[in-house]
Amino acid sequence: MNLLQILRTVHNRSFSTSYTKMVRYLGQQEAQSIDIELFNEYSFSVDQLMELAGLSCAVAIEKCYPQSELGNKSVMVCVGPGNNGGDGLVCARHLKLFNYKPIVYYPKRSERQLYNNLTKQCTLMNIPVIQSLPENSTVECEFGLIVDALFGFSFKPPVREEFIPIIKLMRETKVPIASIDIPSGWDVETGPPEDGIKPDLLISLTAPKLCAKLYTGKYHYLGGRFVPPRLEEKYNLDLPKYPGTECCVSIAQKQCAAKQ
Ligand SMILES: NC(=O)C1=CN([C@@H]2O[C@H](COP(=O)(O)OP(=O)(O)OC[C@H]3O[C@@H](n4cnc5c(N)ncnc54)[C@H](O)[C@@H]3O)[C@@H](O)[C@H]2O)[C@@H](O)CC1
Ligand SMILES: [K+]
Repeated sequence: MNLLQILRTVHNRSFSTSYTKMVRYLGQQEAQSIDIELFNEYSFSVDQLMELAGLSCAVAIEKCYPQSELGNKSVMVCVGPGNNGGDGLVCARHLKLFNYKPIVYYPKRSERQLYNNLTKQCTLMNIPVIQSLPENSTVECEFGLIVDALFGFSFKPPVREEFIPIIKLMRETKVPIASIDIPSGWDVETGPPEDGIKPDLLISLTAPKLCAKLYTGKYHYLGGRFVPPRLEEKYNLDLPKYPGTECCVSIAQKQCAAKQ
């Protein structure tokens, strides 16, 4: 770890001390219930929430891996078939606006209009969208960060055949990984399989899920600042106070004591 990284880690920890309460971890069913309630009861649309979620991921990434530190290296954004993948497409677009060089790896494209739109927006912003997986050696050479947007809270293990190569690559690479909501391949509640990926940054959305208790990476952020107070109260989320107008907040592992 270089001096800059040490300072950033210390900063993140002290920052979270001032702003973090006891966050509650959600089980899979509960995360899905909150999701449904946001859409049905509060009438949010998927793309509204996805935009805020993806933006908060890009901002958290910028805090932990500033573009200047990646130099000429690109960011590989791995996009899955569901809404977690949608967050990844939005994140890629915002990273580009933040002057990163994102490349989207999107092996199984959805035909839904929302995803076509998000993909088109990336393409029109000169973000390459590729379907075949680069070699591990190419990834090590060309990428300074991998964004894992393959699976979120609806994932059911084990990983299906077609995604095994990308999970294997993420497990073996030395390139740091930023996972959106759930480290892909982890059980949402019980956490990593024996050979699970080990992200350096986890950006939990809405509220951390139970698997995050077993997360031991460098940085843990909470994003998705869209939860209406009445919903927060109903589910006793005890969300940390987001500082000022920030769309994400650092949460320290030890302060996320389970309160179920
Ligand atoms: N209200 C919320 O909480 C919000 C959630 N959002 C995102 O939405 C995510 C949840 O999205 P979804 O419910 O669409 O689901 P996911 O994106 O978690 O995954 C569903 C997709 O993964 C596939 N899949 C599941 N298990 C698999 C396996 N073992 N192997 C291979 N493929 C598998 C499914 O077939 C489906 O296509 C969250 O984690 C978060 O990232 C955000 O977009 C916005 C707001
Ligand atoms: K993920």
